[in-house]
Amino acid sequence: MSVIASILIFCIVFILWFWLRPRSPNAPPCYPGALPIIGHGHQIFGNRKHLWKYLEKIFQYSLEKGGVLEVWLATHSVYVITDPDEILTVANTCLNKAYFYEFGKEYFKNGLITSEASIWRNHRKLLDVAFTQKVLDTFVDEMNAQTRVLVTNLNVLVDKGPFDVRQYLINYTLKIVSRTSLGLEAKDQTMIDEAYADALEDLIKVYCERAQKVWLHLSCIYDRSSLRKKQDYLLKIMNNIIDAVIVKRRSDLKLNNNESTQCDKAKPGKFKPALDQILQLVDKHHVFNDEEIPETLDTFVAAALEEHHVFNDGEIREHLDTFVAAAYDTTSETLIYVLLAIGSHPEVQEKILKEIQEVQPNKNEDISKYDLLRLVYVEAVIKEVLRLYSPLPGVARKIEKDVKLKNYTLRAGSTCILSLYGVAHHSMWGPDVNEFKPERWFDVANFPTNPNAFGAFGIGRRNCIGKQFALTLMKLTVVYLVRNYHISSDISKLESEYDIVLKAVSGHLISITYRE
Ligand code: HEM
Repeated sequence: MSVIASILIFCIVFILWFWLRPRSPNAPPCYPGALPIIGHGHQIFGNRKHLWKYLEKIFQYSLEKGGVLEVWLATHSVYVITDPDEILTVANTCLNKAYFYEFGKEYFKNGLITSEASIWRNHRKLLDVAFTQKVLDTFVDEMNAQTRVLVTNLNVLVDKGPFDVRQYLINYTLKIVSRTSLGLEAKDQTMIDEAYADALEDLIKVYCERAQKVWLHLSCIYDRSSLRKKQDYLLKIMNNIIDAVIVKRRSDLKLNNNESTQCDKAKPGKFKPALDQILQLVDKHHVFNDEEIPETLDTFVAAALEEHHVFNDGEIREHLDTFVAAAYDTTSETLIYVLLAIGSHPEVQEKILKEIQEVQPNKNEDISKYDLLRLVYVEAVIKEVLRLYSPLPGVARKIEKDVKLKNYTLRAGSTCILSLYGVAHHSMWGPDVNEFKPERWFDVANFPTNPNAFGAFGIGRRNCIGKQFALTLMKLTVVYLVRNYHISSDISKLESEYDIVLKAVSGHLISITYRE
């Protein structure tokens, strides 16, 4: 009895000390409403719509308070930063991700999103070479082909009134990403479209639910929960699919004497999927070992050999899983916001059409890599959507050593949310910050001078590796959809929910009719 009483007294004294101790003069302002023991934990309960509304409020409050704010998850301190310069400082000094990325580590392991900084540095250098403009240019024909398929699929919905466009865009982006990453052939695609995509979507929901239920952050409780059982079941489905793809691709490459079937240099327009590049890298390393690297080797392979590192099978899967997961949801959700925005702004749609007709007057022609460079208004529209609707509104880092900012010090052992939404809604964008105005991207006199003003793809060294891939794909999609259809929508009815990626709940508010 006396032991229990002592523990109780100790807890009460600790809590009183914790809540009554004077705050450091270098601590940033605290968000209102914290309670003893649980901090702000009670405020995040609710569905994912509530979660987004709550995050939006915190980001706004941080903006009002000058760009740095503190909230408490129980006794754990979480800083919320909306100032672009302070974000850059944290992003480049704290390269390790926040503890809740660990939730996704069972699946993505050392893929770029979840890897420790020490592993990330080498792998990122190696993989960057697979995302150069030169490599991306080889994907443009495949993207054109798949975008034509999207238009064919959407034709049945013409004149049928508002429909939910999400599944069409998910299948479309997933197909392009898995073709260019995994080299999947059409006949194998259905397992990705159906089993993998469904499992991945459910898995992300599992991670969100765990993030929201603070007690499930403790592994000892989570490991005994039904959510953990669900996670294991989904991981098994997804691992089996990707492992089978790698085994098949490796044997196809061997049969073709190590020449990628998607890539035949004599035939323009063919491409080499990332998986083939990585498998060949492993194979060529085996052949050449550490001897001098022949000049004819691909840059990707050569870069890896110079680094004296090749990926093992596990790492290959982790990187591919990460590419697919990081790419399809972000890109398809951004496209939904693009359609909602241009569907609600017919004048913007007309300007897009005019630009397309100037760049490529023949409606039946493919869009080339040169055309893409000239589609500057289309790019401004996409960037404005990324700014205003921030599909990835925040990323988070672990503060391992005290970090000095301009006015505050972030304490070691805490977590920091870098609010990309906050940067996009910062007053540097001007009094019309909350308006959809693609023209602002050409208004040199009033455009923010801060180099990190546009942070939708992340700020600092650990930014998005797929930025150009995503922009290319989204530009092509907008061209094909606008040259074929009048798109209408009503963005005033927009509601969003937070699933790590921000999702438009009203994905069904799009209608299309044919253009003359
Ligand atoms: C509109 C589409 C996209 C948006 C808004 C977006 C946004 C972002 C952001 C904000 C980050 C930083 C995440 C963090 O620090 O936790 C990131 C990282 C990443 N993204 Fe994207 N992304 C998009 C598309 C893509 C695509 C198409 C790919 C792959 C083909 C991709 C692959 C990745 C990877 C691998 C990382 C981790 C990079 C690293 O840590 O080195 N993303 N993305």
